[in-house]
Amino acid sequence: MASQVIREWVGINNFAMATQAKLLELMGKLKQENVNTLTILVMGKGGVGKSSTVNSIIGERAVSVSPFQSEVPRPVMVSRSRAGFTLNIIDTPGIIEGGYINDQALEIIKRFLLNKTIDILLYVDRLDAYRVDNLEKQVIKAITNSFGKVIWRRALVVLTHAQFSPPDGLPYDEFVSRRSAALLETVRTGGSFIRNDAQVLSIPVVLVENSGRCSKNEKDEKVLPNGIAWIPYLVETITKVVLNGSKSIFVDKKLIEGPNPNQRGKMLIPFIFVLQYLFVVKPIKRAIRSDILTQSRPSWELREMSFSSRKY
Ligand SMILES: Nc1nc2c(ncn2[C@@H]2O[C@H](COP(=O)(O)OP(=O)(O)OP(=O)(O)O)[C@@H](O)[C@H]2O)c(=O)[nH]1
Repeated sequence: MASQVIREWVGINNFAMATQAKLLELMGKLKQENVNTLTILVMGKGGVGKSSTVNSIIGERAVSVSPFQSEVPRPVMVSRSRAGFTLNIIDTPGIIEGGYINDQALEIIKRFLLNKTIDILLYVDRLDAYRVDNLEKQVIKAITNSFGKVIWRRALVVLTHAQFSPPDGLPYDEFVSRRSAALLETVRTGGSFIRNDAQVLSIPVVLVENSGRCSKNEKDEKVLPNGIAWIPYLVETITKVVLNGSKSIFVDKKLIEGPNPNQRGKMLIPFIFVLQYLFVVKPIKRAIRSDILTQSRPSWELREMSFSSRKY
């Protein structure tokens, strides 16, 4: 992270005054808890609005946005600093290609993250989708396999395109809760969590509208159809997750390469030998000995034994 260029966070000045004040207050809260740097990892399928969300949080066009899937599958880290607080946001390319996980893209992301600490994962998807597809399941599984289940303790589900009118007159809040529940269910299954795991149910779902046509309130803040000023709300939710007592994820070699199969269970080998001797070998020996002592011999064998003893 040392080679990363950290620029002054001037984009914050582009927000409405009320949003700026709230963001500065949240940064102050984090600093009070000795959190002076925050590194946010942004992941999700291609074209769901990851880069746009990064730009919305930073308040400037820091990463490029395109309606087409980005050609170069490389992550980018944007760093901004303000009032002694540093915000790093890592934008990643979509990791699906041709209907499957692009292992090479995933590998590049993992290498990029090596020796970095992830404080927050923003798992991005679109609100205006009607069902969870197989691609979402694959991405969630790939994230869990790469960084471990613990990553979801530091995660937020972010749903873009939130200025949207649900079909068939369905109330907005109901559509949002159905979509959120479906996605959290996918996190539960994709992350192999047990049923109704409280950890999954407590993953916050935050709505985002990146479009320049997003409605505004009287304070000039960007608001969602439910009236929530989403930028301060998103940052407030991030702050709560950071301060929820769970640990950030340090990406070391072991984490991204997985456990060494040659080392797995090596320590248990002597114990297995001892247990095998005590509970298998010894009882079998004992059984054979007692069998020999208690067995009734046939009369011809007894005759033969007495004959041979007389002989000598
Ligand atoms: N209306 C609307 N459009 C959005 C929103 N977020 C992103 N878009 C548009 O969706 C398209 C894709 O956005 P990106 O931010 O490039 O998506 P991405 O997930 O970073 O895409 P990749 O980097 O290719 O994986 C662009 O045309 C954006 O303008 C949103 O919240 N509302």
